[in-house]
Amino acid sequence: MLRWLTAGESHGQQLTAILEGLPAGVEVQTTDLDRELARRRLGHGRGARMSFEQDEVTLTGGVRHGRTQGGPIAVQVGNTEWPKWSTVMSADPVDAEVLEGQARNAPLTRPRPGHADLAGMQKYGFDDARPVLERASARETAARVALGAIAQAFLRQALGVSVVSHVVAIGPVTAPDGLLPGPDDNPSIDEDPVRCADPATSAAMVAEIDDVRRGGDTLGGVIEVVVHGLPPGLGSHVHWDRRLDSRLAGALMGVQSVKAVEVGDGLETARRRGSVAHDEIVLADGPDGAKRVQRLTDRAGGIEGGMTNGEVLRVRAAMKPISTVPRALQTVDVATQEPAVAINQRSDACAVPRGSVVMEAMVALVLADAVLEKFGGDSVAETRRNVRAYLDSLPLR
Ligand SMILES: Cc1cc2nc3c(=O)[nH]c(=O)nc-3n(C[C@H](O)[C@H](O)[C@H](O)COP(=O)(O)O)c2cc1C
Ligand SMILES: C=C(O[C@@H]1CC(C(=O)O)=C[C@@H](OP(=O)(O)O)[C@H]1O)C(=O)O
Repeated sequence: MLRWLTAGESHGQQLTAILEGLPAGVEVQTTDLDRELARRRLGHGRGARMSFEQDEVTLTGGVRHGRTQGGPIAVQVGNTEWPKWSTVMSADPVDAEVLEGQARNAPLTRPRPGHADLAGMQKYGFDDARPVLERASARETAARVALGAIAQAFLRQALGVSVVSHVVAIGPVTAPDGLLPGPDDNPSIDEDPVRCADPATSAAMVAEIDDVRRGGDTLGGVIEVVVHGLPPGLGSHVHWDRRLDSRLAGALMGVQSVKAVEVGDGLETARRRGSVAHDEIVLADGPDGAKRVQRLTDRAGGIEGGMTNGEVLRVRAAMKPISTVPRALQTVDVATQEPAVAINQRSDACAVPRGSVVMEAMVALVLADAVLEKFGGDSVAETRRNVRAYLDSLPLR
């Protein structure tokens, strides 16, 4: 079983993440985490904070000389903005006079519709949204991406699996159907300002973001994560919480702002007739001349009965528009109990391109867990042997 946790606040000193249960021998270095974290900062529509703040990654446990040791892996993602926030976010008590002199400490009493502010204040008994937004903020996704980079290294080294993603919609601008990034396409997709695999759609997405930003508004969109190289049989049909589709949906819905998840053709499949909704199974000649099974299509997105079926896995996550809307929305000031406009400080206009890197991380963590559940292994070499033995034992593979 792979377990993981994150801790830390948006303007806190650092984020902390722990990944427990990964085998020994996975090759991973700080630069692998740096690379993924840098990808999470890119994209047209990102806010000012993404350009001036840096993620300072330190692997503080579980990795020695570039290889995992089998123990819990600990990661710190330091926040370079911390010196400006060290008083306001201090863990230890601070004198009232010192705090009063800090503009950043002024209570935030105008909760944003769409953010966690109001429900969080009510639930936890705060009269200031600060303690809620500090943890609700998607800053926390930096910690997930750091762990996702380690999970991706394991998947690549144990099974040759590659996790890629692309943006398929921003607001009303939608990419044509049928785009399917290959296993090595992430670097070229990263070159695109909105991580869209279709240049014409990308240009329209950029124009839409610019238009929305000029109007003081924000945008959401849809991301597709594509995974190549998975064996059949990850997850299970036997119980709801062992289904891989259920676990992927939970993980993606667990990312701030995600409002819907689709597996394969998802909603479109529900509108089709059965004869054109499923993926017919045929016999084909394998590279060694032996017969093997093959699907004519991949409408299911690589999952049937809650298990991988050996085809390319495709899952989509829909992000709602950013809730800090510059053309601020109506709210109530909880201090004065008067109508007001919501907090509308700096913010991303559209976080979908960088959100795609977060979705990859979540998918990688779920898949790494499912791989370890099926194949086990205290070292990555053992996992690899177990995978090979299973694949060799499959009829028609
Ligand atoms: C990568 C990423 C970046 C985000 N950036 C912002 C932002 O700059 N401003 C903002 O108000 N919300 C931002 N959000 C969205 C909020 O975190 C989200 O609206 C909030 O957590 C409430 O969403 P929920 O109802 O799905 O939990 C971002 C989300 C993600 C995934
Ligand atoms: C800091 C990050 O994202 C933040 C996520 C976020 C939110 O409300 O979710 C709001 C913004 O922060 P601030 O309100 O301080 O400008 C984003 O910059 C990050 O992704 O590293």
